[in-house]
Amino acid sequence: MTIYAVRPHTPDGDAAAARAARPRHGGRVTFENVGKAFDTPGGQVSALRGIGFTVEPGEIFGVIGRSGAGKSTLIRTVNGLEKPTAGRVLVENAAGERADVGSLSIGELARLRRDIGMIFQHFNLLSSKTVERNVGLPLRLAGASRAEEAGRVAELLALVGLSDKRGRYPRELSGGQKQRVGIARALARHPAILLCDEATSALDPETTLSILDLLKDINRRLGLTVILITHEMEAIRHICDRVAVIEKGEIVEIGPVWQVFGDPREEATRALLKPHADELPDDLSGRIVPLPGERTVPVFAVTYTGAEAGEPDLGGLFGVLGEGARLLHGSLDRIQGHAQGRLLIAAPAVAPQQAAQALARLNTLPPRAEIIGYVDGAL
Ligand SMILES: Nc1ncnc2c1ncn2[C@@H]1O[C@H](COP(=O)(O)OP(=O)(O)OP(=O)(O)O)[C@@H](O)[C@H]1O
Repeated sequence: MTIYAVRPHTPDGDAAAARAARPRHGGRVTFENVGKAFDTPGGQVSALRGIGFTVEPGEIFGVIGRSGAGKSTLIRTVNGLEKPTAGRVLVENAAGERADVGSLSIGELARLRRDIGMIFQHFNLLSSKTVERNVGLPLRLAGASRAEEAGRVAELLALVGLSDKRGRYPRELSGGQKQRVGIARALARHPAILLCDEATSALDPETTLSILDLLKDINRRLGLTVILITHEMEAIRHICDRVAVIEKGEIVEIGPVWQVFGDPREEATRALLKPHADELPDDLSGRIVPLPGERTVPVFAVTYTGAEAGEPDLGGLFGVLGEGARLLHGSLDRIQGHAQGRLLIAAPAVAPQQAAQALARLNTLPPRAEIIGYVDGAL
């Protein structure tokens, strides 16, 4: 295995190396059977177990899980803030140099961290420094000249849309603006990987979207790999290519976002999705009864997981359900170009004794169908 190449450690050499190191593509991170146990006064706490997956160069990869699932511990193994107690984490930079993070010396770890930027939930800005001094800090620590620092800081502030705030202090900025400063600072040394630790959790929904859009834009423009940990489904849905669901220290589900969200296989994933699942409005759930009665009509729930080829075929659907079919409720969304959602349709033309047959026919169409109950046909 190649250990990180040692770059020249002269101020000018560093600055030149930083310029030259603009990644043509992002870094790769491979978790190989990673485990992490903490020794605590109350005994050992197993935070990670058997973690194995690879984040590919240029991907936006999300890790989602509830509080205490192991997200922070996992992301912190990438830049060596936590050391695995089992397995290894391999980081490959844009030049193809590979490092086993857990085995690096302090000097090698410092060099690895130039290739890995990180942003935090609470921004971690220096309150006594202006925006431009905060952003320039990593460059100053690397020995860049004042002129080099000023040039790069101007570039970065333009990138995150804060050129007019360069002389302000963190206390004069909104949460979203503070996170933009955090992003600019994280990008100062042209990292190949950007780690985002609950980066939008302290922000309101609108600001969250603008920060996520900025991360996506940066990923596209600079080609760097983004690893994002969060408990917010929306953050994953909005920008990630793939997602891993972590539960009690283990990855329980992993795949393209549209697939994991459109057809969750694991209870942990479903639980995280629940607040966003199609719950019935109260008036409708009050009208749906579990068994057929004299004047009831069946209610079909048709679920599009995104695995169906093409757009939902409503003609085929209503062809099976017959005349007078009524759309009671539903939503369809698109994730990564895949239509997903659920439609609830009352079908008065389907007699009770034909319901099973209609269901079987619906299930020959791509979406998944079930009868969820019955409503009064007179309504
Ligand atoms: N330094 C530590 N010492 C002891 N236990 C720890 C330490 N860091 C984390 N843990 C434990 O490891 C488990 C995973 O914690 P971690 O912070 O990685 O979870 P998380 O998914 O990031 O949670 P949250 O979303 O609440 O931040 C938890 O049980 C936690 O208490």
